[in-house]
Amino acid sequence: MADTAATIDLRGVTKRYGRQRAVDGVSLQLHAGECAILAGHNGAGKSTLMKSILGLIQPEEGTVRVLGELAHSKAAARARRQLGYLPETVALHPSLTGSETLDFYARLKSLPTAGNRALLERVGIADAAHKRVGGYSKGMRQRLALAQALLGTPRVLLLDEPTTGLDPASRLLFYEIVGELRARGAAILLSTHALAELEGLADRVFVLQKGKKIADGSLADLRRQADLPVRIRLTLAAPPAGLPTGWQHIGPQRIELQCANADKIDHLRQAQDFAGLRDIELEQPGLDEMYAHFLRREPAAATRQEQAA
Ligand SMILES: Nc1ncnc2c1ncn2[C@@H]1O[C@H](COP(=O)(O)OP(=O)(O)OP(=O)(O)O)[C@@H](O)[C@H]1O
Repeated sequence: MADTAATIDLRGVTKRYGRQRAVDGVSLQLHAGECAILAGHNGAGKSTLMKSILGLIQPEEGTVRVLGELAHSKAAARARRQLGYLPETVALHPSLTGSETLDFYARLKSLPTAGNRALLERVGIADAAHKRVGGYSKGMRQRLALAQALLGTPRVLLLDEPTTGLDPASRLLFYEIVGELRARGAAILLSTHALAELEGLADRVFVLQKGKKIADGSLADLRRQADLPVRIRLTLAAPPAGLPTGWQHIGPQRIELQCANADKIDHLRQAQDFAGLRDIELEQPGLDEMYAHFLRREPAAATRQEQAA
């Protein structure tokens, strides 16, 4: 059954290229106001999944609904107007100016062009609005491409590796804009390899491996599922004479303990008994570590299934 409340709703989607399953039986739901990361190695199926949401490719199996409509149906035409897409490779015409480019895309979407100047200002390229795109830097082209995706304040945003090759200032601006759209209620699906940067922005994470979804949840859910050790680090006034079991030196006055998440409160209490305690740091596993964990886990599970068969 379709989740009628979901803005993006995929059920059992499979897309094949020849014998290869680029997307393999994927179900996922994304709701208004949620920002989700789509993670996976090169060739995992991220772009194919996005193209199926856009209705650009039709899966052999399963259903894709966007804003309640089947993605490749005629009825989805109206829904598509409320959808912004930033492709992995941005092809902009070099002889058009930034302003002309944006006007062109606005007309394609049957949108007024009145707000385009403000949009160019928001992405920080208003000064170059009347310069030809052929003379833009990679970052400026990416900002213009983002402006194109933001036309008409979309309810669904699909961003395919949007920050690749951007400098830190452009990345920050980018994340700020994505945060604003999320706050306005857009559903955002963002494929990226820069996982650590998005920890503060992502409500959900989907991990794809060889076309299959191998993890799906909030950061807290994935942290619980992965159950990776947390690190407790202490800074002491002087090097300790001896260390209790499990603790190790990581500097002259710094020591570390790795422990299960469930035991951390007990260890934090004990840590307060160290003589000359100056500082306590608690480091939770990051998204990069969790991603690596889920990918490591899968081949093992596949081998077990093969052995059992
Ligand atoms: N048009 C196509 N024809 C044949 N095979 C394709 C086509 N598009 C994608 N594939 C294959 O499907 C698989 C998934 O590709 P896809 O581009 O979706 O991966 P991705 O996760 O987006 O990768 P990347 O991170 O490198 O962009 C790959 O093995 C790719 O070679």
